[in-house]
Amino acid sequence: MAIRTLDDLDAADAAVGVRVDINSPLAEDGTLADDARLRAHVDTLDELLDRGARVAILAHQGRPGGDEFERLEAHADRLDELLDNLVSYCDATFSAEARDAVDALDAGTAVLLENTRFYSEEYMEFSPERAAETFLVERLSPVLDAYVNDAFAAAHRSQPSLVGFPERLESYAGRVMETELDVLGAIEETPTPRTYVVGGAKVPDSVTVVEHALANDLADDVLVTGVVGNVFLTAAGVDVGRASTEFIQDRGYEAAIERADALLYEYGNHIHVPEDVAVERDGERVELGVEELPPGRDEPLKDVGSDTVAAYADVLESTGTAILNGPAGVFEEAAFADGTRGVFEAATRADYTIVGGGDTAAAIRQFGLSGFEHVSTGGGAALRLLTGEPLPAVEALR
Ligand SMILES: Nc1ncnc2c1ncn2[C@@H]1O[C@H](COP(=O)(O)OP(=O)(O)O)[C@@H](O)[C@H]1O
Ligand SMILES: O=C(OP(=O)(O)O)[C@H](O)COP(=O)(O)O
Repeated sequence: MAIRTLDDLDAADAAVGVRVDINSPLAEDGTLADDARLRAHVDTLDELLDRGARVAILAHQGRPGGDEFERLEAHADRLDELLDNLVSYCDATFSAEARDAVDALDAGTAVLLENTRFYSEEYMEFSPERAAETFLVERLSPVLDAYVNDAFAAAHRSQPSLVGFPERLESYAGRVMETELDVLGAIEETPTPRTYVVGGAKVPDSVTVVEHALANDLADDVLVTGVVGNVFLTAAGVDVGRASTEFIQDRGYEAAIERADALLYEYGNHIHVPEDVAVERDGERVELGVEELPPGRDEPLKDVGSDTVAAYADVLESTGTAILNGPAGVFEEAAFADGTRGVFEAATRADYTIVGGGDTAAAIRQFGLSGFEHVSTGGGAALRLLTGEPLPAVEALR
């Protein structure tokens, strides 16, 4: 069934629950270190408010027990600054205080309710039917007329605030959700040839993306970088050295080496592996050709080398669509940022470039790169969509 959008919603004076994903990196003092995810939702929220809705915003921040598990007051303040309309903060999620705050909203104003994950059921995964019976959904639904899900970046979770409300309320996709699904869900309609640039550290997911892209003729070329690149090098018989091998083993990625091996066997001429790498030697960047590997015992491979960047840039130069996921190296350290900067910069030269992944987007902002047609708000959710798997929160909207 087609998903309804804000175009189908009669917003005037309706109490609308809007699930957003404003989960953000925080500074030491608990303030927002980056507001990109908040800015992404401005269009959805302002549109609803301009149309006279009374908006209850639902969101999570961090994970229970984690460093970034925080209240949403700073998020409310920032949203209030970013939006043309008024946003207040409520120190409750679904209690009488929260319900009263929603009831008291004037048309064209919003309240951000407290972190949904302060409440234990929200950090569990449920079927939509079961999620509809959780306290959050049961208590909040009666004060709402409609539900909008704009939280694409959390759409791979089947938590109550993401899948439960559509069982009880008329439900719609927000503008972020709509755009993300339009772009990432329609890769096969983008210009060819298509090049997937797959790096970063979520190796099993990334190998699934490569499998899906090649098996379904979505990718003409695959360029591997980052830890994913190290796994493909290992599969190709290159000894990446003790430090990088242990890194792969410690994370339980050995099975991914076998899958990479099978992919190289079946689609070898479509998969490009690094020609050279940068290792850390005595705290410095040293570039080595793969024929010079293994490096010393304690020298991890932390980036791709300059020859690899040049070779990958050649492929990207004549590409119709580039799909980027995952940095090419440990870009957080200045000495190992060159590969990521070089490969990402080259990707902007493709006719059409799509980017997914939280760290990938952070790297783009860090380098001040522009020229990407679509930068996804999602990490895990974008990966899931790129592997062709359904997203529970999207299925719930159907
Ligand atoms: N060669 C490498 N060795 C260790 N870590 C790496 C390497 N290359 C990239 N990384 C790390 O991968 C992380 C990002 O990967 P990932 O989470 O998969 O990206 P995204 O959030 O964009 O999906 C970064 O923290 C980066 O330091
Ligand atoms: O940041 C998020 O996803 P991401 O790390 O895949 O970008 C979402 O807010 C989901 O958070 P979660 O991975 O704690 O469920």
